[in-house]
Amino acid sequence: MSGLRVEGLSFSYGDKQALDGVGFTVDPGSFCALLGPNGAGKSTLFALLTRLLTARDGLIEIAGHRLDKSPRAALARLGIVFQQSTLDLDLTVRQNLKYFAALHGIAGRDAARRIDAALERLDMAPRADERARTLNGGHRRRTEIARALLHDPKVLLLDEATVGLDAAARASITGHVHALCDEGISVLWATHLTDEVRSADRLVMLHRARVIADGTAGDIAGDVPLQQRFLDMTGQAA
Ligand SMILES: Nc1ncnc2c1ncn2[C@@H]1O[C@H](COP(=O)(O)OP(=O)(O)OP(=O)(O)O)[C@@H](O)[C@H]1O
Repeated sequence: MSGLRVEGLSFSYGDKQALDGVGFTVDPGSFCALLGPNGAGKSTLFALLTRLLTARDGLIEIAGHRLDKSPRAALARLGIVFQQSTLDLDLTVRQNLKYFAALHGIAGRDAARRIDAALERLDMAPRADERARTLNGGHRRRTEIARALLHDPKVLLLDEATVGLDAAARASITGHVHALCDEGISVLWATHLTDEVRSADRLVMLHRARVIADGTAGDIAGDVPLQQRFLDMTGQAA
């Protein structure tokens, strides 16, 4: 059973085809970078995976549940970190997580236990009682990732999760996210930054609505840096 399976997915905004027969799988416990230049179709793909949009053609399966046939079961196994922060800055870290847990019907001791465990996983336990407003960008992101884990998702989507962060914060977040994969979570990490992709990572490259490469980042890059290969393949080379 795959973590995430996408098959033959197409979507158009009127005449504009945003996705054209996109397919890939992310195995349980593996990290997959989704790399594409602006306009490649990443946001559209995420909107389809989270059911903000519905595709007429194609299949999405999350932890074995088809999104069209069993949306509740599929979405219950999906965690999401959106590009724009959605923390309440006036609440503490713990309160932000508690609120989200309540939205999922998780309360009381169960919520407290899950919140402690999620904060622990992201090394955010010492900041549990700080207001989100006082946190730096990296810690805010780690809070959002911890929050996305509360309902025990099998698949985690992160949309440009490190935008605006410095190199140290970015490295810390990519490290934490890889550790989540080691614990069995499947991760789809959308980015347009090649330096966030490790050579051993699985890489799906999206360009002009289609998958143009799917494999190990090191294999796709070959004998040139990934950035160079990406620019060559997307026709953006100087
Ligand atoms: N609401 C819309 N109406 C018409 N065209 C759209 C709409 N949203 C996106 N598009 C077009 O669909 C294509 C894919 O857009 P999408 O936002 O999914 O790409 P992206 O890879 O997420 O890019 P970015 O990183 O810039 O957000 C682009 O050509 C975009 O102009």
